[in-house]
This record gives sequence, structure tokens and C-alpha cells, in this order.
Amino acid sequence: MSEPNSHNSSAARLIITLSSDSSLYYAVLAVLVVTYSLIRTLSIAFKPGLSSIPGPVFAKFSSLYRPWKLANGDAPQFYRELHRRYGKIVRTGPKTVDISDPSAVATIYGINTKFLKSAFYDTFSPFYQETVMPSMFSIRDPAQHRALRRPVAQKFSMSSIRAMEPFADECTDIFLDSMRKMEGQVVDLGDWLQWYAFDVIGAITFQRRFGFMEKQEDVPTVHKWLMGNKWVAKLLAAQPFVKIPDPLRTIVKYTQECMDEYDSRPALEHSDRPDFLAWLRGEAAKGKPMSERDLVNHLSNNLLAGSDTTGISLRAIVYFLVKNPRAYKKLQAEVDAANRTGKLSHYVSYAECLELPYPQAVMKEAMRCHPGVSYPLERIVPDTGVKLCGVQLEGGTIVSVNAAVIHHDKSIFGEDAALFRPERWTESDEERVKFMDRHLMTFGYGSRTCIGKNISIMEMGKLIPQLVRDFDIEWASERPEWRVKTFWFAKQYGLICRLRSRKEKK
Ligand code: HEM
Repeated sequence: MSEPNSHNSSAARLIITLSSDSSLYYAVLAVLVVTYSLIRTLSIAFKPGLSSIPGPVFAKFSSLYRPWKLANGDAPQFYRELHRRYGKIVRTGPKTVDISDPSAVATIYGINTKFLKSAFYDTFSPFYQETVMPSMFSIRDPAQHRALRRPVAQKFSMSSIRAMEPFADECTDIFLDSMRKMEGQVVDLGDWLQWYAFDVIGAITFQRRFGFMEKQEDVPTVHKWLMGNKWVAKLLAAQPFVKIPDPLRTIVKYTQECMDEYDSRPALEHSDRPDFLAWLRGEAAKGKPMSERDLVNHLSNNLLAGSDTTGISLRAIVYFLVKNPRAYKKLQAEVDAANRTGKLSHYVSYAECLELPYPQAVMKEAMRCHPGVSYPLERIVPDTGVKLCGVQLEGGTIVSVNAAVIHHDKSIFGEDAALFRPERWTESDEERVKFMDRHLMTFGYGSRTCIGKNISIMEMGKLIPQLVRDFDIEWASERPEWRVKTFWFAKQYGLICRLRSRKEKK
């Protein structure tokens, strides 16, 4: 009986000493916290399963390894190099694993997958009326995702997309007119293609162009420090000194202005408009109402998810054509032949461009070589765990595949996987093309695949034939190459070209 009492009294004495001496109290607390963190870090670092996965030593101990390595914007090279050095499965953080194995793609991302998006996606959720508004893209819960996706799915169908073509055509006119005016000059075509993509998506979404092409001004982009860094974003937003432009906020605000403008006009003025806003208002009138918040959410998400991505892909297509004159000539010859035989309208239609096999192959190949999103698409292993690349991973582990890595896989795309060769899509046998298609991750994969894919294929498929029908484009930069900075989006800089009109050649 005496022992517990003596323990109790010495514990009590310790507490009294600690509480009477606050510096000692904090010192003990700090030692406890450090010891706990150390034990936790070591137990995660050497966890069975995870500890057998090869990778850089620092990655085992700290989740700062990736942000540190990715800060220079070289994500595609960084991940390719990791896989070249360590193999198909690489540990990139204490509980994070990157995979480059064709057989893992369907397991992680397939239609009925239980692998949900990781917390990384929270950074992409904008604020609406001061509360976080997860979008169809960023939302993680499957039931909430379905609830967001279902009411708009029809608007992304082929028939709806065809009705949107005039929006792209009006932007094409502005784009091609501007190119004619700048004929022979040195032009940053990268800027123009991005302005074009932003203006088309604005027109498709609310029948309002941003006017970037007319104003020739910079479009809002997500700052690299904010990308994937939820806490940095919060900290920067809270501090009063440096105001970093927040494109998420800008775009939500712009969306609300467009909605107000729509509502201020008589209903008759937009009764047969085929844009998203008019369609969603029409659905509400038919008895399928949508909350104001969801409306803002869908419309702003169109701009956030569909502008940079399409701009980057258009740049990639033009870049690979200009850098590969043989492919350029072949594509131009196919467009010219179709034009001569009356298969192309003044505004090349979506249906017409789908009938041009080589231009379609060029687009696909350019996006394979340069996927607009060249970051790992992170997912969380479900509670049941999973065996990937021969390693048992427990629930909660974050796994990912990066399109920029898997698109270079020689077992899928052949020995020349690193090269731009559109013929791999037109000359390979049917089985091989299907196999390559099954591992193409330009637009994501499976249950969370891009819903706007066909909108961008429509936009790009129409513009490229019109561009090469009217112009010869050549590289005019003093630098031999463009520069790419990847913070989720693989953005290119320095697509400096010169355009010459071909009217006389047609
Ligand atoms: C070339 C152009 C585009 C590319 C390369 C692209 C790429 C992607 C990728 C890779 C994902 C999957 C991301 C992930 O799994 O984490 C995605 C999802 C998504 N994209 Fe796109 N996208 C493009 C155009 C568009 C357009 C034009 C829109 C809308 C108008 C759009 C809307 C979306 C949405 C809403 C999602 C989330 C779908 C879901 O989770 O259900 N995208 N996109």
C-alpha cells in the first residue's frame, strides 16, 4: 500500500515543481513533443511494407521532400528520374508512393475504384461567401461528387458540345484576324493560344468572352507557392502586406458578375442560348432548380479546369508541329486535300475535324508528350489495403501515377516513347492502339476522368486545321527551346513564332 502512495506523492511533487517553474514546464513539454515526433517519424519511416519500397532517404522521414524537390517546376523530369533510378514503385514521402506500372493504373483509378482523391486537391477548392466550396474537380467524397456531377453531365454530351461550336468560331475569327495583322512579325503564340482558350471557355460558359485576345493582357494563374500548399495559401491570404493575386477568387467573382448580368436582362434575350449558364437556368425553369452556390461552383469550375489545360495543350500541338516540319507538312497536306475536296467548311466543324486522322493523331500525340497536368494524381489507398508492384500497402497510404511518367513507358508506347511520332496512332495495329489508349492519362482516368475532354477536343480539333490552312508557322525564338514550369499544370513559356499567310498557296 505504501508504494503507490509514494509514487503519487512524487508525481504530485513533480507537477507542483513544474507548474511553479514555467520554463522547466515548457522544457519538459518540448522534450516530450520532440520525443513523440521522433518516435512517430521513425515508426512511419520503418513501417513494414513501406520501408521495403526504394526511394530517396530523406523522403522516408519528411513530407517536405517533395515540395523541396518540386519547387523549381521540374516535376516531369524529377519523377521520371526517380523511376529510372528506383523502379516502378518509389517512396516519395513518409506515407506517399509514386507508381509507374501499367497494371496499377486501372486498380488505382478504374471506374469502381475505392481510392479517393487525397487532401492535395483541397487547395483547388475556391471560397464562396467565405466558406470553402469544393468543386466537381476537387471534391473528395464520392457521394458528394456524384451529386455535383449528375445534374450537369448532359451538358457535356456530344450533342450539347456541337451546339457550342459557334462560340469557338467567333473566337477563331478574332484569333485568325489578329494573326493576319501580325503576319511576318515575331509573335508569342503561347500567349495568344492561352487567350484564345480562356475566351472560348468564357463564351461557352456564359456567352461572355474575357476579351483577353482584344486586350492582349495576362490571364490570372495560380501562383506556384499556392499550388498544393493549403497552409501557405491560407497564411498568404491572411497577411496584410503582400497581396498575391488569387485566381480562384477572381474567377468566382467574375462568375457572379456574369450571372448578375444574365439575370438583369429580359428572359427572351437568352431563351435559346446554348451556353452553360442559360442551360442551367433553363433546367431550373423546367423544375430542376440548382442552388446559387452550385451554379457558381459549376460555372467557375469550367473556367478553372477548362482554360489553362486547353491553352497548354494547344501550345503543345503547335510546338511539336513547328519543331517537326515533316509532321507539319503531312498534317497540312491532309488538311489541304480535305479542303480541296470540299470536306472542310469555312469554320471547320467538330464533325469534320474528327474525320481527319492525322491531325487527330497529332493532337493526341502532342498531349501524350506534353500532358497539361504533369503532376501525380494522388489517391488514398482504401482501408482494405492493396498490393501494388508486389508490395502490400496499408490503408491511408497515398499512391499516384503521373501522366508525364507513364506516357514515357516503353512497354506501352514503344522504344521511341520519348519522341513525338503521331504515326504510332495511325500505323500501329488495332490492339496496340487500344492498349496505348488504355494507358493514356492526359485527361485523367476512370471514375474521375475529365468531363470536359470533348469540349477541348472540339476547340482544338477545329482551330488547328484552320490555323495551318491559313498559315505557315516557323520557330522565331532566339532560344532553341521553350521553357516549361510545372506546378500541377505544365505551363510553357517562349513559344515565339512567325506566321506567314498561305492564301496564295490554296
Ligand atoms: C486539354 C484540355 C484538358 C485537360 C488536359 C484536362 C485534364 C484533366 C485531368 C487530368 C483531370 C483529372 C484530374 C485528376 O484525376 O486529378 C480532369 C478532370 C476534370 N476536368 Fe479536365 N482537362 C481539360 C479540359 C477540361 C475542360 C474544357 C473542362 C470543362 C469545361 C474540364 C473540366 C474538368 C472537370 C470538371 C474535372 C473533374 C471531373 C470529375 O472529377 O468528375 N476539363 N481534367
